[in-house]
Amino acid sequence: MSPQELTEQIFKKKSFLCVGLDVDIDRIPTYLLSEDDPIFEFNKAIIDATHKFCVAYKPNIAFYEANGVEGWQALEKTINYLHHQYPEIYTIADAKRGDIGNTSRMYAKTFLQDLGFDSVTVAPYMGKDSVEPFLEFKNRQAILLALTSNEGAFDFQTQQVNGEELYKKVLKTSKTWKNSENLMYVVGATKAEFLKEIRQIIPENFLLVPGVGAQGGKLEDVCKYGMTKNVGLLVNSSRKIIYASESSNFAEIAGAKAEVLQQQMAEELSQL
Ligand SMILES: O=c1ccn([C@@H]2O[C@H](COP(=O)(O)O)[C@@H](O)[C@H]2O)c(=O)[nH]1
Repeated sequence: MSPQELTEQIFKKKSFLCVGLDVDIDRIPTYLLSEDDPIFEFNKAIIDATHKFCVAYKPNIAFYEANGVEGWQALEKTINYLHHQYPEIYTIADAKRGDIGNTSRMYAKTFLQDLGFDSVTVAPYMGKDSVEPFLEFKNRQAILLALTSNEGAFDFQTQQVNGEELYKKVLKTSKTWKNSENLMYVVGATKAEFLKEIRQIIPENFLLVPGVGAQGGKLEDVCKYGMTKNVGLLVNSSRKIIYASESSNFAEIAGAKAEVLQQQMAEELSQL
């Protein structure tokens, strides 16, 4: 999907919500464990209940890999279900990959071609030749970690390197890479006060913003400093939505949680 098409979906649904599918087998309702594929059944129920209120889903690949072959099969079934039932939805493989060029090429093939995700998260630490293989696909994006939501972001990302914070160097340097129009960036909602300066460097690019909800980030602050005239935001919430209830109506409750966020987003969009 192109950024323009994603923007159209955002205005149509009055939402820039991304629902995170971080499915921990120990946290899903126990009655699902007797199903052939509990992870997929959980995802299917969550997707059916929340799709009206969001424009994107973000399976975090760690939660699938942790279940071996069965986890990977659940991931494949989930992305195929989204492609067939809800083709208008934007999909993000939160895999945080990046390696020497020929290895990155394999990661890019797996997520952007074979599984057909719209985008994949990528770590910038290994530089240009580790990221460019992800940028070669038409209407697919690499979402580069810029300023992450965790406390450890202050260990390296905000440290000064030759008079400038490292995350700013990541933003500026990545703009010079081949096919950089296919870049989006991760900025944590817990770092909303940094968004003003980030927008001076990348005024147009989409930002994936995790950290609203369970990590304490505030939607209002993200919008105040990070929203552009074309919105330019995908705000993710995972645990607060998908684990809102452990009862048999977990999906309905997840839908209600997603709707609350969607309503707040509609309010923010009305002020554009
Ligand atoms: O800086 C980052 C980058 C990625 N994440 C991921 O987003 C979700 C957040 O989940 P919540 O339950 O809404 O806190 C999760 O998959 C993280 O791995 C992030 O939080 N921060």
